[in-house]
Amino acid sequence: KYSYWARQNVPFIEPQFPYGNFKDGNKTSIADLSIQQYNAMKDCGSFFGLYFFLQPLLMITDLDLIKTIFIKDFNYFPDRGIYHNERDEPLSGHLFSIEGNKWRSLRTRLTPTFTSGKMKMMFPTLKAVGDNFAEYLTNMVGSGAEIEVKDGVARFTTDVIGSCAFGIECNTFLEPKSQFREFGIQVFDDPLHSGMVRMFLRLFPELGRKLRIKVFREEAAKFFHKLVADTIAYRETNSVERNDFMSLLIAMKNKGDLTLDETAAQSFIFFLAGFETSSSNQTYCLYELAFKPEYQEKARACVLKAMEKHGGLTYEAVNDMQYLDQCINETLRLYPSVPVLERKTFQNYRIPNTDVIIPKGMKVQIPVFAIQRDEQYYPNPTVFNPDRFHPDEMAKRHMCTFLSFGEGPRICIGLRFGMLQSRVGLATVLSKYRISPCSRTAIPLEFSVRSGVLQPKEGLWLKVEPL
Ligand code: HEM
Repeated sequence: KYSYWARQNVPFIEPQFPYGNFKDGNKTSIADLSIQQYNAMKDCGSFFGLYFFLQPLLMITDLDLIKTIFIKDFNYFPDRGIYHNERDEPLSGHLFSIEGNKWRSLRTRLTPTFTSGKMKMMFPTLKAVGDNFAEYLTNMVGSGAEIEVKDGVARFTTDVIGSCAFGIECNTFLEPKSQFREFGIQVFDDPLHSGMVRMFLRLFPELGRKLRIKVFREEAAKFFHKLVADTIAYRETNSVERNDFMSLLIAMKNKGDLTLDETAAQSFIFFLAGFETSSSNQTYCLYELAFKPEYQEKARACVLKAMEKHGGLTYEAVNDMQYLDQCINETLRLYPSVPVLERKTFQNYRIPNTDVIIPKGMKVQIPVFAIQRDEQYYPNPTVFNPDRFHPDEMAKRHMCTFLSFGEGPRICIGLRFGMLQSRVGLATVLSKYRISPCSRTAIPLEFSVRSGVLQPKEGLWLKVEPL
């Protein structure tokens, strides 16, 4: 098995039985592991071979080839190959995991849910949660205090997504132990399966489905499914209209475009995909700005100027904060939520200008974290510098040097909403408070090894003072 890449004449990293190149997978985060692999091999050509246990996979390092895989030859790489089991667990049949024509059709139907018009419509909900966040900070901070910002920001994003995706007012600032938040945290921090079972499902998804293995804990799945069913029933009985994802999904269900199970699965993925990503982005951004007072002042000045121009924290104001967007993008560069993107090959694919064929079913990996920290593209790559995302600087770089939202037809569908959420959360903090490191601030930041997304290992403490 381990002679596969040598036989294909493809450079590879020497594997170790039985882990292949993922021996340290339970001690090292995916981000750190991928950057070690990338740095060891990036000068060996446009791609190199790896083994996940006994399974060969290919890591792509050349930006043009990455672009081809994501966009031009998308038909060869339409799926992620993530384990899901719709028959036994309808909640796992969401947009992120489903494949083929089913994905294509659902993506087309869901895309109108995320237009800028729809974002504007949902803005008042975001703003109201932002106001709760500001009030919470005022109570917590007083005349200055050390606070765990990851927790505060997570409450903000939970409430936003809870409200927009499920239509429930789960004020977690007042009720931190709400079931909604507990189950949300559980899905990320306390997955149903051990690392061994997750490895098995990754290697043998068909067998996993035959054995009827599910992805989520029974009680969490039941909770979210019931929540959606109850919300739909309540809204239909009481003719409730709200400006949120849920009402858009209900309208699709009533047109016959979605079943109840599919509606529940989509609101569930909006919650999962929208809560952790945006919350980590804001946390990391505050962390970086705490260490860089000059950038913090510039970001604050940009926020206050836009608020003054547009009469407060309005939709127009948050869309007129270019420097804040630069800070958000620079944070996404340093801390992409998904450090390695994957695609599964749908049919045999000959890599352009080579004799190498990627066989049907093999996975290719795109090392987003490593590319975004490669000094060839970003000089002094570990230094936070929002000027890199000035439009003039961005225009000079290859489009695949920034892949924090993915690329091509499977790019993040919630990009606009994620950005909006980060802008509102950060503008709320920066417009009222000054942040700085304190004795409990982790230096350097370490990443969780348990999570598939790039989460800080521990809580993140910062000193927060009113302006
Ligand atoms: C800062 C915030 C966010 C980041 C960094 C982020 C990142 C990503 C990434 C990297 C992907 C994979 C793209 C690929 O494979 O090419 C993705 C997919 C996805 N995201 Fe996001 N996301 C964010 C916010 C959101 C929000 C707010 C929602 C929903 C409300 C959302 C829903 C989804 C869905 C449904 C997919 C799967 C799309 C598909 O396969 O068609 N994301 N996201």
